[in-house]
Amino acid sequence: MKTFDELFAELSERAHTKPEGSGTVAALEAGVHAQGKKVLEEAGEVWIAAEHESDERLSEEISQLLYRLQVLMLGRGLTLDDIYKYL
Ligand SMILES: N=c1c2ncn([C@@H]3O[C@H](COP(=O)(O)OP(=O)(O)OP(=O)(O)O)[C@@H](O)[C@H]3O)c2ncn1[C@@H]1O[C@H](COP(=O)(O)O)[C@@H](O)[C@H]1O
Repeated sequence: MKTFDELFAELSERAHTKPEGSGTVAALEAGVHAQGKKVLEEAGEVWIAAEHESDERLSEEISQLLYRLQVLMLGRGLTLDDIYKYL
């Protein structure tokens, strides 16, 4: 189990060290257009799960959306503070 901040730190480290086999590295190399499409895809899955699926499936889809948002943040070079200042 990890927090939003801990996941962001982990993904930032992946972006920096580029370990072989990392899905995050591949997603970052795919570019912002592909990263944005993944955000939209996961958001749709969250919506569908919210209306038709279990709490567990919804929670899983939400976690994937958070992950995809973080990949997009890294793709654009944003930090957590860039987002948190608006919360
Ligand atoms: N939290 C995540 C995470 N959430 C989602 N995903 C990826 O996103 C995929 C799910 O979304 P996709 O829609 O692209 O794939 P899918 O096959 O359609 O899957 P479903 O939506 O149907 O479940 C997963 O199979 C993962 O590849 C994640 N990949 C990695 N992480 C975490 O990121 C960290 C770094 O991971 P690596 O870069 O792979 O080392 C680790 O702590 C991981 O746990």
